[in-house]
Amino acid sequence: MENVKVPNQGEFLNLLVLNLKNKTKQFKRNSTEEALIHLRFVSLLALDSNMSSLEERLGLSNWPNLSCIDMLQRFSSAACRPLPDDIGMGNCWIEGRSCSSSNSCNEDYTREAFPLRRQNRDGLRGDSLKRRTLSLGRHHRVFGGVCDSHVPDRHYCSDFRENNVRGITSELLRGIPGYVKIVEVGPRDGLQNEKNMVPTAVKIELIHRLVSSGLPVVEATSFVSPKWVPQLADAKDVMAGIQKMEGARLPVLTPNLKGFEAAVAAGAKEVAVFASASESFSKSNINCSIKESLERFQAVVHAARNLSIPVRGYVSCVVGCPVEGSIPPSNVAYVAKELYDMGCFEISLGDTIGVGTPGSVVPMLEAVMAVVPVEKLAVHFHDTYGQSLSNILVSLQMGISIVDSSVAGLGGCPYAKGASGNVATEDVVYMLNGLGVKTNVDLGKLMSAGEFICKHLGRISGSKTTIALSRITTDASKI
Ligand SMILES: CC(C)(COP(=O)([O-])OP(=O)([O-])OC[C@H]1O[C@@H](n2cnc3c(N)ncnc32)[C@H](O)[C@@H]1OP(=O)([O-])[O-])[C@@H](O)C(=O)NCCC(=O)NCCSC(=O)C[C@@](C)(O)CC(=O)[O-]
Repeated sequence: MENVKVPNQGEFLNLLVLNLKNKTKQFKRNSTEEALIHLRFVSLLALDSNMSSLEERLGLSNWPNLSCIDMLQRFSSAACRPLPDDIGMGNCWIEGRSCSSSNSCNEDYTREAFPLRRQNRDGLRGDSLKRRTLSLGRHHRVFGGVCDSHVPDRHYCSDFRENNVRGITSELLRGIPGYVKIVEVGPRDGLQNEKNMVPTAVKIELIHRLVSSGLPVVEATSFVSPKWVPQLADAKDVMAGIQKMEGARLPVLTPNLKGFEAAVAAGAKEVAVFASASESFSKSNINCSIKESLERFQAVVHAARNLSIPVRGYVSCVVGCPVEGSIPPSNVAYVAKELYDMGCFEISLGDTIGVGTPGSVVPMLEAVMAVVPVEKLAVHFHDTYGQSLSNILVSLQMGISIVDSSVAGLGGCPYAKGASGNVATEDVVYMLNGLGVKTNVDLGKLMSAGEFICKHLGRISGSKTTIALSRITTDASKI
């Protein structure tokens, strides 16, 4: 459509109707509903703007693209609701977080404590496309076509790309690293939460298969109290079975000096300590306060340094705690910095109960990145609300290059009620492959490791990729 000047309101309305008719013809399904949505969109844009060019003003060349972006954002027509300040034509908004939920939505932390983030968002204001594509939730209002649940006419997408979004791909993918180190936690985080004891030989075989798939780090087991975590009471035997394995680092969890000494005696060459950003979770998980835990870890790090053993540090409950609800990013930053300063070579940030969304993960990462170098940070998401991949994606966009995950989505913490498994490693590898990010992991071999453990546990894989690819005959490693 050509650019047209709008001389008066009557002509403007005529043009709206004309445009509506044209668009209605294009809709293949549900034309009345979509036409009404379109009319709302067009009208709102027109009223909202004081530009004289109708083409620009109404975004007539743009709005089918909005449908493309809508597909990306996965809005549904159910997201259309009238607002109290609706001017009579209806608005739509992205369903954001409810501030009553346990994930972080505290204005104090997300707005005031992190001006950088606000600045970033404000910086996007002049560019509606960027705003729409990058916006991270919180009742963020958008107009009209976003409610379309399908794309009426795909050819507009390419028009749009040519005219208006040149460079958006590189902009969105700019921060994403070329290589991501995946830390496989299935044999430890995955199996610690199993009701039934998994035989030691099965654990060893699982670790062997995971290492063979190319994973650079496979967390093998924990040297914790067998009274607390009986599932991993065979840590010493697991270590004996993996001593000759090469090609991957095989760290173990050690909550205190006793655990560290046992791990070293069993042949561990790398360990991890695990703190929490939530006082309540620290007490329920390791039976001590955050302060006491840091003192214990200091002793572990000191002993490890004498033996040149690298120590990884975990921070649990980085966005939400099963007891305390949302966790302030500043608490996470504090614990992460303490661990880093005491000598942990890497800090893994765990959304233990999987309540985070990009809206809470981004401010948390921003706070931690202010005190710990980004290249030293890993993210560790549980997939309770299905948010892990989106959380990983924003983490990558922020420069994180280490991702924890669990084969077949096994996992959960026995002391975090309601927590589900970690994000499935297969799904992470599939997404990273799609982004052109190197992992050196063979997806086919990884899936077969997942199938092996799932068969043993008598359940289907928690990996969507595995389920999808098992339906087709394509060689998964080529995807
Ligand atoms: C930390 C403790 C040991 C304190 O447990 P405690 O009961 O407070 O310890 P204690 O010092 O009072 O000792 C009590 C008994 O435990 C023994 N003990 C003491 N330490 C050890 C040890 N290392 N290994 C074996 N035994 C140990 C100790 O010798 C003594 O034995 P007793 O004299 O009664 O026979 C206990 O609370 C514990 O084992 N907790 C483990 C909890 C756990 O493993 N949670 C899951 C891992 S964390 C997680 O999943 C989160 C993460 C990392 O994945 C990231 C995320 O998702 O957020």
